[in-house]
Amino acid sequence: MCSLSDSVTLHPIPPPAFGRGEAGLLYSFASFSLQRFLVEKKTQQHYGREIYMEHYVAGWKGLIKLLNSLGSVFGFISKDAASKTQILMNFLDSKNGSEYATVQSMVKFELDNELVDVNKKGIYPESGCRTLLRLHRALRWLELFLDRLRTSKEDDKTSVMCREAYNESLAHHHPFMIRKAAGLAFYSLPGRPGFLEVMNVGSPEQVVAMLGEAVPLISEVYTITEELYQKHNLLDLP
Ligand SMILES: CCCCCCCCCCCCC/C=C/[C@@H](O)[C@H](COP(=O)(O)O)NC(=O)CCCCCCCCCCCCCCC
Repeated sequence: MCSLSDSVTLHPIPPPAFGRGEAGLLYSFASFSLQRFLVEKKTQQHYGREIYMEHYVAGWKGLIKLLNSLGSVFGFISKDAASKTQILMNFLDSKNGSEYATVQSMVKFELDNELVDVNKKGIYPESGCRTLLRLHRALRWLELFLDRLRTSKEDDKTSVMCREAYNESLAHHHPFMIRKAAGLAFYSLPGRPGFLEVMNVGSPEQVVAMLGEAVPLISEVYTITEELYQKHNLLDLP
């Protein structure tokens, strides 16, 4: 898998194996963006993996689109995710854009230049590190939810899968009111057959096959970010 040259190489991107739909989550996130998430870079000693910001953001955009197609009851969630995605896009488009090419380069740049409020909110309430941390926590929810969906049976409830995944992940970081609002929104999720249809990937079997590829990729992106943030003590940024 690793390139023998010293240059940064992307994983080859296979043609999409699954149907793609308006909602496009899985096309965008798995077949497209996630495949490109992982950039391999050969160093003298070891192979390190970097997460390419442009594709991280593209993945979130696909998810937000899908979330919007589930109805206005999810509007408060998609608005928050969209505004955080926009903050990262603005950094990418700024004069320091090249420093934000990967999650790793962003962390180094912002820490070296003291652009992160580390202990309490101060002059950088919307740093890249802090903003990405919120999406990173949501990625764990996604991983847990999609894995449940992948292994679910026909009459399992998506609202239950969603709630369990949320309680195991994001809920730990949300105050009571947000947890309450999120919990209410989950009731509006379509049942499993309807949900698989909204995903617009193909037959239920095709969705399951696609999830079998997507979940490990999401998990890998999550783990790489988690270890990076842990190493720099960034997991509790205010
Ligand atoms: C499929 C149903 C989707 C349910 C989504 C489950 C996650 C529930 C998250 C509830 C977030 C509520 C909105 C507000 C959050 C903020 O307070 C909070 C803290 O931000 P702050 O520190 O700047 O104040 N923000 C966050 O934690 C970031 C939340 C980002 C949530 C993104 C969720 C995107 C979900 C996309 C689902 C697409 C369906 C995929 C299935 C194939």
